[in-house]
Amino acid sequence: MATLYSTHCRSFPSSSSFPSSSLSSNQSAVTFSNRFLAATVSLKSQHNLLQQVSVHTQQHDGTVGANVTPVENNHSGKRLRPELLSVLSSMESKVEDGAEKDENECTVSITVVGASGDLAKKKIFPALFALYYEGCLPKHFTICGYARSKMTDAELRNMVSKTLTCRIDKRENCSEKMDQFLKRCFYHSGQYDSPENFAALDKKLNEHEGGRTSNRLFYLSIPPNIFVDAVKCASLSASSGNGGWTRVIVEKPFGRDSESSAALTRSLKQYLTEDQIFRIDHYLGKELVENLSVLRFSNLIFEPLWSRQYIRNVQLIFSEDFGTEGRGGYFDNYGIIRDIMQNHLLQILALFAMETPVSLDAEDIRNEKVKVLRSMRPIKLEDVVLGQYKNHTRGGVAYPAYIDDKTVPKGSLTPTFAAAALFIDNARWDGVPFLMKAGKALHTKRAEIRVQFRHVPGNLYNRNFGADLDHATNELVIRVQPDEAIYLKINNKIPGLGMKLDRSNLNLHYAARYSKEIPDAYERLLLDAIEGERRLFIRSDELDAAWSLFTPVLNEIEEKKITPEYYPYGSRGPVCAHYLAARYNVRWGDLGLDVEQ
Ligand SMILES: NC(=O)C1=CN([C@@H]2O[C@H](COP(=O)(O)OP(=O)(O)OC[C@H]3O[C@@H](n4cnc5c(N)ncnc54)[C@H](OP(=O)(O)O)[C@@H]3O)[C@@H](O)[C@H]2O)C=CC1
Ligand SMILES: O=C1O[C@H](COP(=O)(O)O)[C@@H](O)[C@H](O)[C@H]1O
Repeated sequence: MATLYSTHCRSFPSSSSFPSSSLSSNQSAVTFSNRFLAATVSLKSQHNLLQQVSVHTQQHDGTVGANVTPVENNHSGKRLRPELLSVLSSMESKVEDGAEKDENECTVSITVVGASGDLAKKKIFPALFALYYEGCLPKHFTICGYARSKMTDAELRNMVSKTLTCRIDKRENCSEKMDQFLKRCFYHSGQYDSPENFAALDKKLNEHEGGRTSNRLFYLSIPPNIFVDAVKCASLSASSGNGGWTRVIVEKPFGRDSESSAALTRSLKQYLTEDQIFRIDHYLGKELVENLSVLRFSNLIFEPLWSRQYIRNVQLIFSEDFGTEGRGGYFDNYGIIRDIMQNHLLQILALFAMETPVSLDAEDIRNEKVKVLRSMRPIKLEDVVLGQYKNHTRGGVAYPAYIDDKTVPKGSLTPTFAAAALFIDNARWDGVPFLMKAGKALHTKRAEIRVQFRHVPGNLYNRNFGADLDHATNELVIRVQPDEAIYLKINNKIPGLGMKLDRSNLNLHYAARYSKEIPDAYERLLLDAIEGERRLFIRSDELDAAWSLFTPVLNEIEEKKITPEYYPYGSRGPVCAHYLAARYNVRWGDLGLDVEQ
């Protein structure tokens, strides 16, 4: 039995839920119902084919160690993806029965492994509730918390209820919905390395699933040293046993360098196929990161400018106005480069700089991301600035130093700030500096992409700006958070009889433009994992490429015990970051007076 979910909350089905490879590229932008029809027509024409093909739907995406047939050929000689086969076979059953029987015959069980922890409480349960509230979860679903802590179902519900919120724009029936949601949440206590405990979980899930085809999603919200134990037990003792899929969402960190990341991947692949592993980078689930490709590829005005010909530099900036605060134990083993740059900022860079993918299919997009990552020049130590926050008193309030965190070893050199210059050695980006900057305990909380364009050659209006040409160039700012916005700085005549120019913003301010609240990144990603959409998850070769880029410089930093520049808590970070930018003739865009507040 194939498993297809129409989740009612997306007008665009996921690319892997529908056979995009059977549609032409302009068809891929049609509405849900059109795509459904197109797929159904395609289904009828391929009906005979389906009868000949041996479709192991469950193995393609599910049971561990099953005999997988990765792709099949259709009569036109074109390779048919497994997802296509599963969707077609699902649709076939719908056409024959004339009914949406999947909804009643299938169920999804989501097990949050590490349910007692910070991330589960802060992000995962609230995101699951938001999906439920929006009607995005399938009709039959069960949510199960799993951890070592002893808790009853009622205690889990009580814990979870404290962090659930309703959408600001839709408060009606909130408490009723919460009650309904909480009734679907259960708890099971067990060790992460106990096959018996996972077998007991399996039994409990079976009871809730009531004999339906079970699809199982495990969210590993636990420290990385127990990932493999949990995956082993989940896959061997609690994966779907009756034809549904089994998927595992893995949280970062995915290792701490090329070697440990490859070892983790190898270990996970002892129990799971690559298709079952959903490596999450929650920045990919953020609305404006998701919009990056829309901006580039659906507006004629941007893509032609998207190259070294017109772009002078690109800046990827992350800052937080708080320190490690209790997470120092984890953080000290990783540092800001691994915590933010190697994943979140690099992922944004890859989406920003990749070539146009063949389609919106997950593999096409991830292929392009891998290509651009592999075109990047190894990072040189002299192109990296490191910082660590020190204590600072402001307005009578004393802010601690990083090393004041009790979970941080004394004398730690771990950077809480880093800036780096990266380069992509391909035809599009040759010579364009991509500057990254990430830091904790800075003056503001912000994540943004800044694209600074070149000067207008022979600009007639240069003198109207005075000497500083930096003030005459266009800059596109994509503010990922907070207060999402996209704005373009342009030069404009100040109204009046004279000829004076100033810089103004063409501003798409999300709060003003859209009344709908922006979903949290975890909502999008959880829904994608349920739907089998892999576009926003990291493939293992992407991960390898990302680590290859950073591992040599990380090793060098650690071998040479580079001392970071100490910056006061709440400041703008190390001064050396400006020297780094200046070396490439760049001025950080977030420092000027014209930063939009
Ligand atoms: N918190 C955050 O904001 C973010 C977290 N992450 C990642 O998500 C995952 C979960 O994070 P978070 O919730 O903060 O983690 P926690 O430290 O809160 O751990 C989650 C649960 O795992 C169990 N646990 C903790 N330490 C151990 C241990 N040494 N051995 C066995 N079990 C342990 C505990 O449950 P019990 O004792 O009940 O078994 C705990 O409640 C991690 O991989 C983290 O790196 C990623 C991004 C942000
Ligand atoms: O992955 C991480 O992200 C958070 C920042 O996420 P955001 O969505 O709140 O911007 C960061 O604080 C944490 O150190 C890091 O592990």
